[in-house]
Amino acid sequence: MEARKETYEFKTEVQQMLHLIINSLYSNRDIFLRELISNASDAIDKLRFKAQTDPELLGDDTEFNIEIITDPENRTIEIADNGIGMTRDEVMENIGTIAKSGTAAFLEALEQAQKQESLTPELIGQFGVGFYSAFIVAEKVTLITRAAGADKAVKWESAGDGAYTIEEAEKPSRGTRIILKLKAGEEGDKDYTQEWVIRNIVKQHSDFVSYPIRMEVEKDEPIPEAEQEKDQDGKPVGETTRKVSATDTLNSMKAIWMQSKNDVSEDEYKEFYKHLSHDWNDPLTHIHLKLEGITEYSALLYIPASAPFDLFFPERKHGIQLYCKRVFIMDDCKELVPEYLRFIKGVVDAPDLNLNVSREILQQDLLVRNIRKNLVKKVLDLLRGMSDEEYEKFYAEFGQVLKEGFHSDWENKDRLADLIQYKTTRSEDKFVRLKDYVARMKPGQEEIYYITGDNLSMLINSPHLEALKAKEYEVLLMTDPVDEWVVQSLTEYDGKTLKSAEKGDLRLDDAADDTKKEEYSGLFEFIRGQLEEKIKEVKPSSHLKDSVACLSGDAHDMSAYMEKLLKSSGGQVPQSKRVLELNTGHPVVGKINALFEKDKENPALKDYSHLLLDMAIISEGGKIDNPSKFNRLIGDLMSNMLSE
Ligand SMILES: Nc1ncnc2c1ncn2[C@@H]1O[C@H](COP(=O)(O)OP(=O)(O)OP(=O)(O)O)[C@@H](O)[C@H]1O
Repeated sequence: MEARKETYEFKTEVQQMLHLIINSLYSNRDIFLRELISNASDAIDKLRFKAQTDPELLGDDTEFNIEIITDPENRTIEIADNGIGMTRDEVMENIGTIAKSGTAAFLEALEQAQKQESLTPELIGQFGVGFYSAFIVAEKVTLITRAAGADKAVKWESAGDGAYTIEEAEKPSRGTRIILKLKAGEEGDKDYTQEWVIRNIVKQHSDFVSYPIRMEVEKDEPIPEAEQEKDQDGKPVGETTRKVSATDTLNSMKAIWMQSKNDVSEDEYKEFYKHLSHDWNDPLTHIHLKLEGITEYSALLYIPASAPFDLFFPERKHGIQLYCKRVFIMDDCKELVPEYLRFIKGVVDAPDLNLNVSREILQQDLLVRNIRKNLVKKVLDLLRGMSDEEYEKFYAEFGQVLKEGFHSDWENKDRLADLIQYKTTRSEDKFVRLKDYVARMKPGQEEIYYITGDNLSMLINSPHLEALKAKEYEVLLMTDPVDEWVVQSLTEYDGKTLKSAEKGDLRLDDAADDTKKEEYSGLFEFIRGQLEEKIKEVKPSSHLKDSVACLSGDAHDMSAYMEKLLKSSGGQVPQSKRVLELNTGHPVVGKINALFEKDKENPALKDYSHLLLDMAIISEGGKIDNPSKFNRLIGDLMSNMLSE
């Protein structure tokens, strides 16, 4: 490694981040300490995990701790740990850049919010500012770190002004020291070099960190008898105690997940969540479980109040930490909750787990599989038991993710079905759960109707729903891409079939459909011939009441929305022809039929065939092949009508 001091520019996203932090988090300054302590605790966790397979890494430095050292004269505060440390490359990667995908888009949104003066600490806190929060209080940050197993240390330094330096350094043992040169501060600001200030912040935000957070403090010590000054009567003169310096542990290290619910306060639950999640906001709710018996475990799980910006990025971390009898085993434990519950944060402590368990065997571990099964059930029950108000909040943030469960968790399909909700044609912008839908089905209605698409107002006005609306049958309006997968696996609820309002025959009026089919068979065959490339069938519509035409598919065909989704994701979409449905109750269809019966060669019939198809495409928000021809034909028709 080079001994030289090198200067680097921060990546743009780091500069943006620092700018946002420094300018918007001044009134939340205290949290810098929580963030740095959390990082220190994570670094020790990582080392312990690695040491399970490589015990040499620990050497004789086996007493893990986090140290806080203040220097009021020089106005510095240092947070030091004997965790995993970082190599030079790791420092460059972790501290000079923000590696999370989606960062640029998120920061852009934050900047916009700042311009509109709507940037709240909650918004930026959602991103997890972590290490960079040091710059809220510091005018200069120095990081000296030595990776476990390495013999050289690295020093990183920055004044948060766009650049940082990096050079080789001395450090006698493994771990990381972060030294903050505090800003001058304003009148009345807290002084972070004062013992009581640090004590209070640690107590409030980091009490349950599982390693001792130590600080040199001044204590009163009784002066030994022999050293005391005494008067003639043997009574002490002056002070009987003196100030001495001693190391004190500031946190209680309570593993709150192992405690009984009654012994944990609401505030403690909230603070523990913030420590775990690096989220600044309070969680929406939590669940604290203790299961005894064959599958024994304790768990403290949280549902965040808002979705993290990277919820849909595949490489994002899961939020569950695994412990065994209070000993940290691993974080990011994907095996304990399925993908569709990836928003959950928390701790699971399984006392019977093999301490040397690796990620690879975790998946097959029967105990882990049982815990997972049980946790899923508990979480879904928690969701079901939420008040309507709380559930609305949850659903707005995580409903989309929850629905992914239909695809992957066959076993809990029924539980999930009780949790999904949709706006409907009759719900006036409110969400309706399936059980409420079923409860208010009309007499004679046997199926649950739904329609999928990306636009609520277009769906609600879709011509496909006209016949259903006339019968006052409610239709679920599904606007999430994931809903296409929901309806593929959820084919039934409470004994009622889920039926697409867009595809297949609705069979609302069977007898009438059959007589119309015969009456119009000649014309429909003619139109099919004209539109052969696009249409596989022309038939009397079971969907339409007021409109003239719409497109539909057979019950097993792909929906128009699914086709659109696949196309937009670049997938290969098999060319499927649609069915053109015509409203035989509409006068225009009757008139075209009369024209056809009179003169099958009439050239207008060809134009009308194309026009009918274009009208159907437009009504579902699609693009027609030849808009200028459509324009001309409509123009001709209008002019004929106006000249009559
Ligand atoms: N004390 C430390 N010891 C070792 N590595 C550290 C330490 N502090 C930070 N790091 C490394 O720097 C990375 C970035 O830290 P930062 O606090 O910015 O984000 P994070 O902790 O990964 O995420 P977030 O705070 O958003 O949850 C960490 O992931 C870790 O790899």
